[in-house]
Order: sequence, then C-alpha cells, then structure tokens
Amino acid sequence: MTPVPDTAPAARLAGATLSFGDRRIFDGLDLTVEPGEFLAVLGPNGSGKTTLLRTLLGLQHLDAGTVTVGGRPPGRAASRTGYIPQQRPFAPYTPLRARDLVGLGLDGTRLGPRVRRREHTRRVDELLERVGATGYADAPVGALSGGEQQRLRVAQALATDPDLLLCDEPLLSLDLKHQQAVSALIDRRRTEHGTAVVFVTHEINPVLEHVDRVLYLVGGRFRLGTPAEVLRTDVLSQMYGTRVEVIQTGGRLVVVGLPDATTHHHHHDEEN
Ligand SMILES: Nc1ncnc2c1ncn2[C@@H]1O[C@H](COP(=O)(O)OP(=O)(O)OP(=O)(O)O)[C@@H](O)[C@H]1O
Repeated sequence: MTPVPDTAPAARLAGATLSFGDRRIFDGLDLTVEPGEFLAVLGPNGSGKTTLLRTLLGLQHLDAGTVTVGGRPPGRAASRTGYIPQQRPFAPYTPLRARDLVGLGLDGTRLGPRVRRREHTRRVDELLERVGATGYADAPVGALSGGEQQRLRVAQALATDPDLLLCDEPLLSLDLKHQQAVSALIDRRRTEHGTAVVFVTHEINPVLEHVDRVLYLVGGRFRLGTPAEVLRTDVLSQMYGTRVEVIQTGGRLVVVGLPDATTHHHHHDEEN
C-alpha cells in the first residue's frame, strides 16, 4: 500500500458535485474532517446527509470532485471506517444474540477470518462491556429495547477499531436518557482514540456539547462552521430562502418556521 502521512485528514471532499436527475445534492462541496473532530451533519429530509455518508463509504460515486478517507480512496480504507446505519428495529424473532451481532462487526476486519475462537470471544466481551451491554450479552436482539439495540450497533461499529466513525441518526427514537448515553459512548471513542466522528442528525441539541463543527445542507447548498457560526437566523434564512428563526432557550437551539416543502422525501432502492 502507498504510505500515507500521519497528517492525512480523516476524511476529505474537494469540489464534490452530485445530482440525481435534476436534483442537485452537492455543488462544489469542500470538507475536511480532522482526526478527533466531531462533525454534525444537519439538513432537511432529502438534502443528502445519508448520501454524504455513502460517499465516504465508497458506495456513492461523485459526478465531479474527489473524496479520500485517511488519505486514500474510500472503501479501500473500509476496515478503518465504522458505520452505524440508520436504525431499523430488529424483528422480534431475529435469530441472533447480542454477542453474535457484535461479533459480526469483527468478522472481516484486520483480525482476519482466522482469529482464534477464544480471541474472538474476548474481543466481543470487551466491546459489550465498553457499551454497557454485558448484562444482555446472550439475549436475543429482537427482545431488546431500542436503546439496548443501539448500544450493540455502536459496539459493532467500534469492532473495526475505526479512525472514522460514520453515524446515521443514531439517536432516532431513543428517549433522552438513552440519547445522552449513546452520544456519550460515541464521543468517548473520539476522545480516547482520536477517531473522527461524522454524525448525521435532525436534532443538534443532544450532541451540541460534543460538536466541533456543523455541516448544514439545503437544496444543494452548504454551510460549514461552528454551531455558533451556522445555526443563526440570518444564515439559515438565507439557505432556505425564507425567514426561519433560530431561538436559544435553556442551552438549546430551536429552529422555527422551517418550510414544509423542504422536508419531502423519496425513498430509493439502494437505501437498504
Ligand atoms: N442512488 C440514488 N438514486 C436516485 N436518487 C437518490 C439516490 N440516493 C439518494 N437519492 C435521492 O437524493 C436525495 C438525498 O437523499 P439522502 O438519503 O441522502 O437524504 P437525507 O438528507 O439523508 O434525508 P433524510 O433526512 O430523509 O434521511 C433524496 O431525494 C433521495 O431520494
């Protein structure tokens, strides 16, 4: 493999441009995510948040521009990229125990297929413990609560020992307590290992304390900066092309007046 300098950014997009039909998703998007950085990706339904993650996974090609992960083309660096896909609850009778699910994250990583059974078990136990899931290690996943399932998905994503952790709305449908617990787990990986986090979310407040920068996508346009620079009445009004207001209340940011037209969403075949 080509040697890559230690200073390579965790992820970089340069001049990224992409349309689906006449729908512009990215137009000259420049983004550099540094090791240890927490980037929140915000924007209305259909603005390209999941597409951005798919681009970083090497699953979505750009019309123009370049993308690298750890200084290399994405996909090839896949073993060092952790991915928490958008949450779908497991069916009640899914024939997997919690520890099997986490173990799936280990298969095909740098440990290789020949990791001895005992070492595999040890790693799974360690991952379960790290996310506080030891108590239900042998429970069938379908019987677990949404918050418990989500901890397992975090453990599975950490099994790859990632330098870059891509999270697609990992707090969706969790109550406040579990939202805080899961975001703290993800943030701990970042602070302890310098893992960069790209965190797609509709709700900034549960992660606001961890966020370094925000990427806000609307209709092919983007703004990148600290929460204080981007989550402002004037900036968002300009992006949406209509008056929206950002209100600060009790340490929370609330955006009011978002136009309905921007929240329509089309599901597409490849989403699964
Ligand atoms: N492979 C594809 N082919 C055609 N259209 C696509 C494809 N992938 C995504 N799209 C469309 O691109 C737009 C952006 O989709 P994406 O899933 O990235 O949005 P999102 O911001 O993650 O939305 P949400 O918040 O609803 O999850 C949507 O209109 C979607 O239907």
